[in-house]
Amino acid sequence: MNLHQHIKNINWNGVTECMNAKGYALIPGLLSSEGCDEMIALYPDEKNYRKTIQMENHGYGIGQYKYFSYPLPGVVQQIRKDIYPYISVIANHWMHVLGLNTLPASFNELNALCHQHGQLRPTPLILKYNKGGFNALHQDLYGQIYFPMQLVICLNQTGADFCGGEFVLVEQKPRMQSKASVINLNKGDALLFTTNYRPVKSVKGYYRANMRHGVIEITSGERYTLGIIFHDAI
Ligand SMILES: O=C(O)CCC(=O)C(=O)O
Ligand SMILES: [Fe+2]
Repeated sequence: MNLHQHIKNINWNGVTECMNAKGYALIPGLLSSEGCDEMIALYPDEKNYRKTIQMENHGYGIGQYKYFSYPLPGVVQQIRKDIYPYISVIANHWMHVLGLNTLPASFNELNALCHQHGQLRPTPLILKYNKGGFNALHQDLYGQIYFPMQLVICLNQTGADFCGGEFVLVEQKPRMQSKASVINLNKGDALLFTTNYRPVKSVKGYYRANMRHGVIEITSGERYTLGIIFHDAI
């Protein structure tokens, strides 16, 4: 089955329910094992990237990541475009209950909006962590325009290619202590998660729960992930 059909067949009602209940949703097997290997094989070739970040130089953690340049690899572009219409429905429900502006219904319109606001540089990236690597809790915001959810796809296999390296989400509700969720992704699995905040219902209406994400220390091996952020960067 091609990726387009595969994305169409995802249980989007289930994803929507998880996003609304918890602010994250697992999409198992979004990429095939070969698809993951092809993505990892792109990593060393500098011509694919606009910028390399050594995380320890910025206090972001320990590891390295590279932002793709335009044109993005076909698979990355296709995931951005094909998944967007499904998740923009979830995002617009969030925007509506929080009293915020509606987001475009198609990825091309979101991209045009980013470009109008000077957010021209692509944000999809590949991250690589060795033993001892980790990613400190953060949010991926790159300008005034943001889409409130993003994807991470694990490109190699926990327990075989690396140990440790669990994905972590920390949710902060106003005036409450934080809740952490630890998610173990298998090779090819995608996690859709909240970029900055999500609506949570209370007796007084909806309020914003702030979310940050990161990665626990890798205890052995190498861990590769593909991050797909929908808004572009200043
Ligand atoms: O490596 C990971 O699992 C997290 C990557 C990340 O921070 C991202 O994709 O935004
Ligand atoms: Fe991130």
